[in-house]
Order: sequence, then C-alpha cells, then structure tokens
Amino acid sequence: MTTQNSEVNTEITTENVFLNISRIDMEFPTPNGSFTALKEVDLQINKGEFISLIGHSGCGKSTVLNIVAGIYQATKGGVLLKNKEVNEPGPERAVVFQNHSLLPWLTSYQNVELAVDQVFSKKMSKTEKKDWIEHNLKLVHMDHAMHKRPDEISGGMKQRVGIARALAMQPEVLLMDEPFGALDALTRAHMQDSLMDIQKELNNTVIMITHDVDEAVLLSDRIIMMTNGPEATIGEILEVNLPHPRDRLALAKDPEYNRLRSEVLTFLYEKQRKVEDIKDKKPAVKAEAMTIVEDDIKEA
Ligand SMILES: Nc1ncnc2c1ncn2[C@@H]1O[C@H](COP(=O)(O)OP(=O)(O)OP(=O)(O)O)[C@@H](O)[C@H]1O
Repeated sequence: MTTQNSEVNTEITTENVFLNISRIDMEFPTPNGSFTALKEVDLQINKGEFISLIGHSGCGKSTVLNIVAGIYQATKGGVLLKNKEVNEPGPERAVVFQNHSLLPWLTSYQNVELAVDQVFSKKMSKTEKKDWIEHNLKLVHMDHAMHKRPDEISGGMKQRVGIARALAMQPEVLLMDEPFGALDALTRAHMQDSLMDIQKELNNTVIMITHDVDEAVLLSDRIIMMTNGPEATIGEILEVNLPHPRDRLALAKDPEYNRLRSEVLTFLYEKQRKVEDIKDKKPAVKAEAMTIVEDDIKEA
C-alpha cells in the first residue's frame, strides 16, 4: 500500500512511514453489547508533521489518541511507530491533556524532573539534568516561576509546564488532547504561538485534538476530519499549505486561510451536522443555531 507524502511530494510506502495508524477498529464492551466507536481509521503521518483531529463530541478523537499513546489497544488493526508496534505507553509518545495533570505537591521544576528521571536518569549527570529541565521550562517561558507549585500559578502557566514536561522527554510524538481547551482566548493565542515556535525549532511530530477551527488551520499541516460515530472514521483530510511562520493577524485576511476555515466548517456543520443537535431544540432556538452556523460559514 502507498500513500502520498505531501511535504516532499514523493510516494512513500507504509513500510517506511514514520507513524502508521493502520486500519484500526475499536469496540468497547457495554451493558447493551459491543459498541463500535471506530471503524477502519487509517492514517500515515510523516516525521515533523503537525496533525489536527477535529470532529463532533463523542466521535472518537480521544480514542484514536489513546490508541496511539498505547493506553488502549485497538480491536482490529494497529499502530506502528518507525515500524515498531505500539502496544503500551512509552516515553517516545508523550501526552498533554486538557487539564495539565501536574502533581500538586511538586513545583514546576520537580514536575518536569519526574519525567526527565523516567527517561534520562542513567544518561545525564546531575548538572546536565538541571540544565535540561531549565532549558525546557525556558522554552515555554516558565523559567521565572519554576519553583512554584501548581496552586501558585495560573491555568495557562500550568498548561505550559505540562508541555515542558512532555517536551523534556524528547518524545518522537507529542499527543495533545485539547491542550488549550480550558484557557481564555488571549492565553490560548499565546500558547498557540509558543507551540508553533517550539515545533519549528524541535521538528516534533504532533497529533492534536481540537474543537477550534481557527486553531486547527493555524497550526496544522493536515486536518483530519472525523465522521460522527458510531463506527466513526476519517471523513476528509484537508492539506494546509499556508507558509510558515504563520501570523494570525495576517491570516485573518488571507483568502486561502478563509477557504480552509470554511471547508472545515462546512464539513462539521453541513456534511456531519448532528441530527440530535437540532431535533431536540425548540423551533426558535433551532433557527438561531442554524443562523449562527450559516453566518460563520458565510463569514469564512
Ligand atoms: N471506555 C469506554 N467504554 C465504552 N464506550 C466508550 C469508552 N471510551 C469511549 N467510549 C465511547 O466511544 C465514543 C468515542 O469517545 P471519545 O471520547 O473517543 O470521543 P471524542 O471525539 O474524543 O469526544 P469529545 O470531543 O467529547 O472528547 C463515544 O461514544 C464514547 O461514549
């Protein structure tokens, strides 16, 4: 089987693909029988690519991420990272969750240290380790508060430490489950800019789940749009060929940016519109909901 490598525009085989999510199905046992959350999800990712997963709530985005993380095992198919089967969590695939998940009794420095010890305890001297922890906290502009505990810093700062902790493990793949979902708009914009800078510097391969269309277009090389479940799968893949570095203000007026944004909105709100989103609502609310969606599509 072959797939198209968009960046270098050469045919690559699945044997040499960096991260191969190969025809996965996921069934969950439930009291009412088996529930097929994912069906035939198939995606090949190149090294250094930034991939966003977008789709309606409950379509299976986190399930895909959890399978790549090795937390869940696919019922059918599987995941290969550099041709090695993924069947358990590993430090080469670091996960950043929506709610930072820092240990509350440790400082930012100590939270990062814990991850560094897990990966590099035998490979680094004490001084090297200290430099490395500080370097990663600097990357996310948290060096000024590295000796503060999570309850002494803001939500955005906690999220930065979570990202520093993940980066400090030098993962081959960074898996992010709505990493900025809980942040206010301004902090979110700062975090997106930092992530773009860091990814450019380190050339990480990233899979990020988001519900934010602008975030997906701004950050991604490809946007993977998932159909609604059950039996959710990849509906469409959108290539984002906007040049780097990307500037959110300039892009707001860029016709290509707006075309891409509109494609995602059309997929979500026309092609994959959730019937239950509309049918349970009273007529006036229903009309208003659709006007908002249609206005957004027109605006884009
Ligand atoms: N452990 C489980 N047991 C049974 N069903 C599950 C389990 N985990 C997920 N599901 C179901 O699988 C489907 C996909 O869930 P998942 O959390 O992956 O969706 P999602 O797209 O990430 O949703 P959201 O955007 O709301 O976070 C849902 O219908 C969910 O109820």
